[in-house]
Amino acid sequence: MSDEDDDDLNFKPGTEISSSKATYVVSKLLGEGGFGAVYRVKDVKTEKQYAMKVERKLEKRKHSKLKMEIAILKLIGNGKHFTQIVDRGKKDKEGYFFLVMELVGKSLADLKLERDLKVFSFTTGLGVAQQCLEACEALHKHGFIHRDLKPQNYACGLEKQKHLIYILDFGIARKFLNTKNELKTPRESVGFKGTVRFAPLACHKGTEMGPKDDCESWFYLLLDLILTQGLPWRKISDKNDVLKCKEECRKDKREAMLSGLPHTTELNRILDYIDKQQYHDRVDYDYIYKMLEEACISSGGKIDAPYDWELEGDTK
Ligand SMILES: Nc1ncnc2c1ncn2[C@@H]1O[C@H](COP(=O)(O)OP(=O)(O)OP(=O)(O)O)[C@@H](O)[C@H]1O
Repeated sequence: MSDEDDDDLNFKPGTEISSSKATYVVSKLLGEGGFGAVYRVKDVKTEKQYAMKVERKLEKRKHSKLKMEIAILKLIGNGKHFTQIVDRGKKDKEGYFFLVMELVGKSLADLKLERDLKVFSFTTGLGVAQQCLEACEALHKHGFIHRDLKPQNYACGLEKQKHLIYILDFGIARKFLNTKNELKTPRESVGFKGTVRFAPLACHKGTEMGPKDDCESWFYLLLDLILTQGLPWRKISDKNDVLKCKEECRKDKREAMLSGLPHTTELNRILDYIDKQQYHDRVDYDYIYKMLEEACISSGGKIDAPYDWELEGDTK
């Protein structure tokens, strides 16, 4: 939370928050981010459980992450990989905004940690990654790029939705299309945004990011889900050194990066394809889905097979 520490709203279990629609009682803190926190809450009347995201209202803050989140969820409506908005509001006296949304299950980062080798099986990794890219494609279709794709920002659904992957956290998403649905003119220089480990090369270099850059982060996410040795730059903290390592992984370190995987032909093709894309290009998502399916088949699996956590029967 760094300099935002003093923004901590710190709702204790039992705290009641009322809107014009309903009263919610906090059951548990689900996670804390740079701008606020997410709680599991219960509608006092219906007893239904939801997730509530809260953000401190600050004059000094130029961009509200929660406002961006609400704008995107409203725009996408009932998209398959997106949580539904249940309620939202502003508490002027207490000085915070809140968003009540559909409750989902564990994040991919948490699900991965529960595995013996801390990674998913090859088939689950590819299947999950396909859904992660579908979510990203839907966002791109609506003119936004996410800019912070990582396993923490995706989660599986609860109960009957265990096989469905949801995309979370649009706090630093950016519109890349203008009001006429044309690509915005790229800015000359852009500040670093997002998470170093999953950042695309363009982000390291301070150049404008487009849909293909989300795809590059998505590719790192895919590798992070399946590589037992992890991403080659996982232990490097200096941004420039991470950039150097990511570039070396296009050349000499490429084979070592993918070592241990049962099948790499299609994954190499996907990376080659993403690396060839320019800011202005339209991504051929279907090509990537096809490659993922072929990689699964080549390794003797099926992309829509039950996921590791479905077989183990735990998502709560
Ligand atoms: N709808 C939801 N249902 C269940 N858990 C959720 C939901 N939304 C978010 N979470 C959980 O809450 C935690 C924080 O969520 P999120 O990343 O959206 O918040 P954030 O404050 O924007 O975080 P950061 O600033 O670190 O990106 C995550 O662990 C996530 O799994």
